Amino acid sequence: MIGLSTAAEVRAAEVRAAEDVLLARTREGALMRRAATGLATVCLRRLGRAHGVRVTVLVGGGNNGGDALFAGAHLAARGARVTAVLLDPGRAHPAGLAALRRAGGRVTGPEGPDGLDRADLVLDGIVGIGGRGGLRPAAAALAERAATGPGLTVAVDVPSGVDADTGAVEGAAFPVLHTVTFGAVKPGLVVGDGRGYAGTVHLVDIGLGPHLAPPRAHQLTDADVAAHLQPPEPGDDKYSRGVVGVVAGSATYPGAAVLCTGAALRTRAGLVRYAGTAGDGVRAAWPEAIVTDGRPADAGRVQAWVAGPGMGTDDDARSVLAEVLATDLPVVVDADALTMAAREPALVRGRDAPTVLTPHDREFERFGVPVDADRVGSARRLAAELGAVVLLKGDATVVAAPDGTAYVNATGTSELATAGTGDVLAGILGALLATGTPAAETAAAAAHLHGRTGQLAAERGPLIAGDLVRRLPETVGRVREPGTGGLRDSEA
Ligand SMILES: NC(=O)C1=CN([C@@H]2O[C@H](COP(=O)(O)OP(=O)(O)OC[C@H]3O[C@@H](n4cnc5c(N)ncnc54)[C@H](OP(=O)(O)O)[C@@H]3O)[C@@H](O)[C@H]2O)[C@@H](O)CC1
Ligand SMILES: [K+]
Repeated sequence: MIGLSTAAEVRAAEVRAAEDVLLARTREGALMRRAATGLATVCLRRLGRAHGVRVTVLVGGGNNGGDALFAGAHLAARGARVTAVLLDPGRAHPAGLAALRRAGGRVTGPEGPDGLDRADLVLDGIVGIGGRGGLRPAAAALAERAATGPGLTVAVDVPSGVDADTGAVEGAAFPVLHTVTFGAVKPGLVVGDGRGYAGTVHLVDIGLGPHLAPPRAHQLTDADVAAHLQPPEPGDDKYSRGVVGVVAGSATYPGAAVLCTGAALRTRAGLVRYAGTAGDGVRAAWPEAIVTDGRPADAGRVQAWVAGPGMGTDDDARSVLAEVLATDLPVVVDADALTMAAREPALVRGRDAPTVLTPHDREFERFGVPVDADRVGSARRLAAELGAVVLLKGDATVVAAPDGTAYVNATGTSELATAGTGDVLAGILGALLATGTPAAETAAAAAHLHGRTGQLAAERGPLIAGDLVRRLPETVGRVREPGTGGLRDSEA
């Protein structure tokens, strides 16, 4: 599991680590030197060589600029032709500046010859976790030229102009191909608009680990999700594997029920029971499912329910949803069930068993809580308000629990923005919840698996929701063996 730490958490750890470093009688500034060495190493790996490479380093007036100057010095010492552009010449990090000059780097002001039009590499050391708001005009102009220029763009710690805690971008920011971040991955690199600005995220260990407070937000890896997808063991029966019940679809529109039931079946080969008016369609598509045309209570014993996809919002649908929510079982509330729950939040609020709501932005806002640029914060607010787990769909899907624990998904792909993929996610989630694992992490695992399946299906071209169902078993197999399957965790 990758911890996502806020700027304040990182700063507190930096203070404690610096005290440690001093006690150990190592040099002052050791953290910055570790950061700069890690940064230069990532750049060298990307470039493949240093000698003769043209590097422009954009340097702000804080420690982020200091990191960039020390990294520039490393590269210059290996033969790179480095130009440092000081945005705030009077406040550039003195030791970093001296190191760069000693290594043979050139230094100029914001108006000077910056070499951006011919650079092989541009380091963005304008501003890091100390930044506020969008970039100021001089910085914004340089960032725009760098982003459209020929050089490989690498952000130091955080892409300048991106809020490290939330991913919000309020004005101009610097979109880069790579971000080399120090000590801990910041949430703003993996969620909201910031995710699109950060490119590939590389984490450099500067020794903050033992000093960091336990993070409140996380990102799952394939290995974490594999724990939710264990193969059956001798002695397992259908109930120990988890039985899921589905209420979805309608006689006229059975598609959502077929996709949701299929996804549940394909995620875990336990048992899926379906109750509702799309029974004929479900029987025809999935003879393995146990189908009743009656009410949820007629379906037989289950360990979790999925309610909503394509079920409608009329009085019958409302009474079916109320019946499911009145059980003491985990329930996934999706699609039409979200519309009904937003009208009547008491249906969800009073529950003791876990409830997972799976809204996209418009469905979310029907609950009267806006989705703002801080998507994790927004999901936390609705989760606390309803006492339910909220899975807010997006490029990076966010899961929040009522106690504030949150997860940001790393496997999202824009190929998933097509009809029916939400029905598939609901089925995956129901199948995993039926095993009784904690709801928030389970919801994050479902989002991860859904995204991985999308990535796999998209390798063959544009995908439709049915492709996800077909590729699920193969994805489960690959996630169980992350070292051999050819699907990599993000570099973070
Ligand atoms: N602490 C440690 O031990 C370690 C810290 N490390 C590194 O330090 C970084 C944090 O450094 P930091 O605290 O000095 O702040 P930083 O991100 O450089 O920003 C301040 C500067 O930005 C400016 N500025 C602000 N907003 C702006 C805007 N919108 N547009 C333009 N400019 C703006 C602001 O100007 P001012 O507001 O003061 O006029 C000031 O000049 C961290 O991200 C990591 O890289 C690592 O070396 C590991 C060890
Ligand atoms: K930066």
